[in-house]
Amino acid sequence: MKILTVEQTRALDQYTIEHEPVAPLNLMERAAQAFTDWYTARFDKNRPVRIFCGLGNNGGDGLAIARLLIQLDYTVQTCVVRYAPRESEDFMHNHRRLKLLASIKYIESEQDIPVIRPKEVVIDAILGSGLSRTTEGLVQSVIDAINHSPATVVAVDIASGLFADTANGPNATIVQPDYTVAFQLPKLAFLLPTLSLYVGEWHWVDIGLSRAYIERTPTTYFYTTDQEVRHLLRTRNRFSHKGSFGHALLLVGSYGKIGAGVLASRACLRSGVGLLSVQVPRCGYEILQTSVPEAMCQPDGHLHILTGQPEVEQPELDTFSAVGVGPGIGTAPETLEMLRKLLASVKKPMVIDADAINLIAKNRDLIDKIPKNSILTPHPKEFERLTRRWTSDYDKLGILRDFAQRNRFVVVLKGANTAIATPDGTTHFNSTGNPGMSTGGTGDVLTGILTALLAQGYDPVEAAVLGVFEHGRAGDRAADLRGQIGLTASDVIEALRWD
Ligand SMILES: NC(=O)C1=CN([C@@H]2O[C@H](COP(=O)(O)OP(=O)(O)OC[C@H]3O[C@@H](n4cnc5c(N)ncnc54)[C@H](OP(=O)(O)O)[C@@H]3O)[C@@H](O)[C@H]2O)[C@@H](O)CC1
Ligand SMILES: Nc1ncnc2c1ncn2[C@@H]1O[C@H](COP(=O)(O)OP(=O)(O)O)[C@@H](O)[C@H]1O
Ligand SMILES: [K+]
Repeated sequence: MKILTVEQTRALDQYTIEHEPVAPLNLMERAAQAFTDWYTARFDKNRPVRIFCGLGNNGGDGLAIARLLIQLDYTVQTCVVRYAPRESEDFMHNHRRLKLLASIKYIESEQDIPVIRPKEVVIDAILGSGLSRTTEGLVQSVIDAINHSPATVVAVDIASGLFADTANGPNATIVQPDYTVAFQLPKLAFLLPTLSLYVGEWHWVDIGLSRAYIERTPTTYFYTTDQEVRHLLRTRNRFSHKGSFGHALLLVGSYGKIGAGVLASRACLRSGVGLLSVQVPRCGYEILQTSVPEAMCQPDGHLHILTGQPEVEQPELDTFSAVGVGPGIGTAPETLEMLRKLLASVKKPMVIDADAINLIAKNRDLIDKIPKNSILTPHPKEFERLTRRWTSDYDKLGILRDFAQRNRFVVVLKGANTAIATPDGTTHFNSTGNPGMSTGGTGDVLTGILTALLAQGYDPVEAAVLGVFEHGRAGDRAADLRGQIGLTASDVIEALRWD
C-alpha cells in the first residue's frame, strides 16, 4: 500500500472530485460516514461524545460526524474552536445542517473550554492534514485541555497539531490520542517511533478515493499489506526435490552464544530451505548437531570463535546458494579476518547481521566489499554505528535511504514497523509484529528466515519484504498463544507458517 504526501493526497482528493465525479461535500460525507461506522463498532451509546471542531475541512468532518452520531441516538456535544475569522465552505455547510439538529458550543477564549469528564469520548477534529504551522494560542489551550483530560481521545484523520510527513518543531503542542482513524491511506507520521504518542492505535477507513490515481502516483514509501505479500510467496511444484530449494550456509555463534546460531538455523529450516550447512566454533559442534539434527555442521578449527580456518575440509563457498553471517559471532580480530575473507569470496547477495555489522562499522573499508543487493539487518543501534546519529525519525529515514541507495544494499532497519530500504530508493514499512518480540534472539530468527529465502532464489528486496512480514506474523501468532510478555524467539520459530 502506498503512503502519499499531504500534497499528493490533496491532488488525489481533487482528482476524485473531478473524475468520479463526487461533490466535495459528498466526499466529506463519505469520510464522516466511514469514521462513524468505525466509531459505532467500538463505542456504545452510554459514552457521551464531545467533538472539538476546527474551522477547516477537518472541522467540517467533525460537524458531519456529530450529525451522524446524533441521528444514531448518541449523546453528542459539539464544540467549535473559533481560533480565526475564516471557515471553509464545507465547514459552513455542515455547520448549517448541524444547527438544525442540535446546539453548538463556541470556544472563543480559554474560559469557554469545557471540563472533560472521564466517561466521555473526545473526537478531535480541530486540525487535519491542512496543518501549516505550529499550534498556538487558543488551539494550543484546547489541545492541552484534551491531553490533560481523563477521556478516551479519537483523532479524525490525524491528531491536531501533528504534521503528516515532516518533522514537528520542538515543544509543539499536539493532541495525544488513544486512536487515530485516517482517511484512505496511512500517513508517514504513523510509522515513526518517536511520534507514537501522537498517533495511538491507528486505523484507516476507505472513503472511495480514486484507485487509478493512487496507482499512478509515484511514491518512495510503502506499507506492506497481507495481500501484497501473498503475491510474493511461491508455491511448491509437485515434482520438486530438496535441490529445488537451495543450499544455505550460516556462519554463526561463539562461546556462550551458540544459541544465536541454533535459533538462526532452526528458523532457516522452518523457512523452506532445501539444505542447510552451519559453521560454528568447535565448542558449538555437539550443541548444533543435537539441537538442529537437520543441519550439516562445519566446525571451525578454533574452539571458541569463528576464524574461517575449518577443522576439516569444506565445500567451496560458491556451492552455496546463499550465505548468512553474524548472529552471535562476536568481534574478535580472528573473526574480523574470517569476515574479510568471506566478503572477498562471496559473489552473491548475502545476509549480514549483528556482530558482522558491528565489525563492518569499525572497519569501514569492508562496506565496499559487501556483494551488491546484500541484505543488512541492523537494529537502530547497529545502524547508528554504521552511519551516524540522527536528529529525528525523518532524518533517520533519509540516512537509511541514502545508505541503501549509495551502496546498493537492502537495509532492514529493525523495530516496530521495520523499515526496509532498497537500492532503488524506496522504503517499505512492515505491518506485522508486536512488542513481545523485543526479546533476545528474535533478530537471529530473522537472519535465518532471510537466508532461507535468498537460498530459494527470491530476489533480495522480495525476500526482505516477505521475510520481515512473515517473521512479524509469526510473532503475532505466538503472542496470541502465549501473550506478549512470555514470548520467546523459539516461539516465533514454532509459529512460522508459510501458507
Ligand atoms: N484528504 C481527503 O481525502 C479528505 C480530507 N478530508 C478532511 O479534510 C482535512 C484537511 O482539510 P483542510 O485542508 O481544510 O485542513 P484543516 O487541517 O482542516 O485546517 C485548515 C485550516 O487550518 C489553518 N491552520 C493550519 N495550521 C494551523 C495552526 N497551527 N493553527 C491554526 N490554524 C491552522 C489553515 O490556515 P492557513 O494555512 O490557510 O493559514 C486552514 O485555515 C483532512 O485532514 C480531512 O479531515 C475529508 O473531509 C474528505 C476527504
Ligand atoms: N515493538 C516491536 N514491534 C515489532 N517488532 C519488534 C518490536 N521489537 C522488536 N521487534 C522485532 O524483533 C527483532 C529484534 O531483533 P534484534 O534487536 O536484532 O534482537 P536480537 O539481537 O536479540 O536477536 C527485530 O526483527 C524487530 O523488528
Ligand atoms: K484531527
